[in-house]
Amino acid sequence: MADPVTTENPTPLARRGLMFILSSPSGAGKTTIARRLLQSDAGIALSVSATTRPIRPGETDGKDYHFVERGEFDAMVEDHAFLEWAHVFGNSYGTPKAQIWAGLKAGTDFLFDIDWQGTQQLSQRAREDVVPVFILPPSIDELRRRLIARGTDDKNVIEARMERARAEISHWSDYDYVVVNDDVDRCYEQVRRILEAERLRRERQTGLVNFVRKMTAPDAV
Ligand SMILES: Nc1ncnc2c1ncn2[C@@H]1O[C@H](COP(=O)(O)OP(=O)(O)OP(=O)(O)O)[C@@H](O)[C@H]1O
Ligand SMILES: Nc1nc2c(ncn2[C@@H]2O[C@H](COP(=O)(O)O)[C@@H](O)[C@H]2O)c(=O)[nH]1
Repeated sequence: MADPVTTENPTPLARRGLMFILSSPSGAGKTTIARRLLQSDAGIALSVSATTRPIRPGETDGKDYHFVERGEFDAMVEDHAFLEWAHVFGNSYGTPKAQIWAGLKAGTDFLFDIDWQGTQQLSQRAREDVVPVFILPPSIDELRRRLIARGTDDKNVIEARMERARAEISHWSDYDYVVVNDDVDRCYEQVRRILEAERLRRERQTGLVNFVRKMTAPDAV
């Protein structure tokens, strides 16, 4: 099990990793927040999903997503290669199983940018490892403005994402944490603090038993 030594954690204890999930209606900002977390925190790795959707400008295959053909995706479903998968906006998305279980055991935290369907599936499989966070936009008008300003989707796709937004938002109460992304710096800071606190949960700190046992042993003083 990993013993991550950081300046914030000078007494490292073995810990089980967690599955940190960010969900939101499309355009609320979860990818923006996820990228910041990944840049600033070496202890968390992105769970790279497979998808049948076409690659967007600025995205890298294997880094943002594994972009696969329909046939390959369906074969992975048949082979039970996904921890969860779902249809979103006419495309399929799934979390490959490979490495996640071993990574968690070794103390790696994983960041998931997935929708409410995937969150439900992961929660059913491993509730104790899952930290579900929902990001809300400050308003529906601002959500539309962000999707337009992002400039990655045509008008029809934006309308489809807006139509789906209300359904996605209706799942906010399935999540342990809900953050409004009005100001991106504040939202990022709130999400970072959630991660920090969840890492300290007693049941995740598998090294505590030995740590306390050693500290309180009769011959320890
Ligand atoms: N607090 C904010 N204020 C203004 N613009 C923001 C804020 N947060 C994110 N954005 C911008 O809004 C757009 C949508 O953000 P982002 O792509 O992160 O959303 P998303 O929730 O990941 O969407 P999708 O589910 O479609 O991937 C981006 O252009 C991003 O720069
Ligand atoms: N259930 C899953 N949902 C996923 C996964 N990867 C991404 N997503 C969600 O799809 C939409 C659209 O994403 P986009 O990148 O095409 O804009 C968004 O809500 C993502 O969170 C996954 O593996 N499983």
